Order: sequence, then C-alpha cells, then structure tokens
Amino acid sequence: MTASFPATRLRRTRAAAWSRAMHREVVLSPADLIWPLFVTDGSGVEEPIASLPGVSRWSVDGIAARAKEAVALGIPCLALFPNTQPGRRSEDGAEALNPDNLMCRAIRVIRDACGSDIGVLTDVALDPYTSHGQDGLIDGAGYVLNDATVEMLVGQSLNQAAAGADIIAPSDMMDGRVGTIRQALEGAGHANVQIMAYAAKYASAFYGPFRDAVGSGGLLKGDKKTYQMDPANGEEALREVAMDLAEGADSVMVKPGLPYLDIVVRVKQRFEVPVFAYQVSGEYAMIEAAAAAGAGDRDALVLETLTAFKRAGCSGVLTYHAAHAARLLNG
Ligand SMILES: NCC(=O)CCC(=O)O
Ligand SMILES: [Mg+2]
Repeated sequence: MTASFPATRLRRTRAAAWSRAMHREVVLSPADLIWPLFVTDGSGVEEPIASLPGVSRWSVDGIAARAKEAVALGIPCLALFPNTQPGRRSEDGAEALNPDNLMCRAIRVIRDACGSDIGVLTDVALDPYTSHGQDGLIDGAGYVLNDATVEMLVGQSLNQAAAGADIIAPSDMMDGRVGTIRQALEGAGHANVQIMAYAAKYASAFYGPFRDAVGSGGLLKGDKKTYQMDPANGEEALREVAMDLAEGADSVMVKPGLPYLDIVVRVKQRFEVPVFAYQVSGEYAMIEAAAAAGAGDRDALVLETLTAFKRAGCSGVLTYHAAHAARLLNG
C-alpha cells in the first residue's frame, strides 16, 4: 500500500471532532477497568496510604460501599488485597488458609451487597500473610521454595473459592501453580471459578507503594528476583504465558503495565487469548506526582495511559484510577 501527498493527507480525518470520533480505533469504557482495593481490620475505617495519594485501605463495610460504587460506575470487577495485621503474619503465611481472614470476609460482604452484579478477583500469593514479606515459604537461606509454596497456594485458592471468589489470580510466579490450582478447583466443585494468571510478572521497582499498602514493605529483606522475571526478558514471558495457558489459565496478565506494553503486544499476537495488564502502584504514583507537580493534566494522563493499554491489545486493566477513570468516562 502506498500513500503519497497530496492525494493522501492524514490530517483530513483529524480535522473535526466528529471525524476523530468516527476514526478512533479503540474506545476505553468502564467495562475495561478492574479496581484493586485494600482491605483492613475494624469497622468504619478508612486509612489513606501516604505513598498512594488518593488510595485508602477500607474496613469490610467500606469495601461493600466501594463495591456498590463500582457497580453504579459500570466497573465489572474488583481485585482484593488484605493488609494483614502483624500479629496474624507468620513464617508460613498460614493466615492465608483461615476461612475468616480479611480476604474471605471482604468477599462475603461484597457478595451480600452486590450479589452477582460484580466479579471478585482474589490475589493468590503469601506476601500479605508472611512475616518476611516473601510470596512463598522460605528455606534457611531465605530461598523461596517452589513446590511447598504451591501446596499452600492451592489451600489459599480453595479458601477463597469457598468464600465466593470468581477469579483466582495467582501472583506468586511459582512454576506449576496454575495447573495444580485448576485441578484442585475442579475437584472441589469450583469448575466455573476462573484463573487469571499473573503470567509475566517482573521483578520491578514499581511495586513500592503497594508493599506499603499491604504492610509487607518494611518486612521484606532482599528482593524477589529468584521468582519474578528479569525486566530484560521478553521471550521468557512468552514461555511463561504458554505454560500458564497449557495448565488451564482462562486469561493472562502482564505486570507492571506501561513499561511492558511490548510484552502485551507480543502475548496478544502470539496466543490470541484475553490479556490483562496491571498498571501498578508505582505507575499510579508517578501520574499523581506529575499532576501534583504541575507537569501534566491528571485526567488526561489517566485516560491516555489507560487507552494505551487498549490499543496494545488488553481486554482490561487493573488500575487504582479505576473509579476516577470511570467517572470521567461516564461524563
Ligand atoms: N500482587 C499484586 C501486586 O503485587 C501489585 C503491585 C503494585 O500495584 O505495585
Ligand atoms: Mg510461570
């Protein structure tokens, strides 16, 4: 296809708003957004998170209110993360298996408040429950053990499914966990509970504010590089995705988001499956810091970045800006 000037003037279709609307290739809607929420103990509690301005931890009653707000805004799904109090954290993260832990209580209040009007996606990994802040069980040298951790993750997944989770989202990056969890869900009568695999999760410097939010930041010694991916690797992400799909993942996630849109594109083109991206806490904080410093218009930055995920091929985006973006989109 050749295009030559002046027969072709690409500015023609951009000249009027109606024409720009007509030629727009992707359209962002509230249905593209998944809203991550942080759950904390107590009732009537809202705790602002200093490193995530505008984001709070909510006690379960507040979570129910956020769920109703999400339904009203047209947001189809919430993602839950617990801020487990220090006394309930342990070396093995056993609180993850407690049927009355924060996560399970939050799932139940959302179900009571909204029925099946909203999906509940639950994080599977041990970092919100361990005293050392790692996502799994560690040996004497601090190495995160794969197969023993997977056993815990299966228990955690069944616990969440029993409480009413709709989508189990393992974010731990252990090998083989998707298949083992899938098999356990089938065996326990949860055939329709989905798995969204954090398939390509990178060992990123963009997770700092999240660790403050779930209270694991100060506990974590070292890093997560023996299980999360090296930011330099793209081919390896395709292998991760291939394995998770073969093991039964219904959808896959790339995380962080914007710095890894090339991975989203490669995954989408190679596998033609639903791909989600997580615009993580550090990305949120950068946008907020830019807006606060007068370096950019907040609303425009939010909508532009979220639209970029759609253009790259995402079915949806996990973003702390979900409610704000939905309000903007709903006009
Ligand atoms: N498993 C969920 C996360 O690690 C979220 C990271 C972030 O928002 O920075
Ligand atoms: Mg993997």
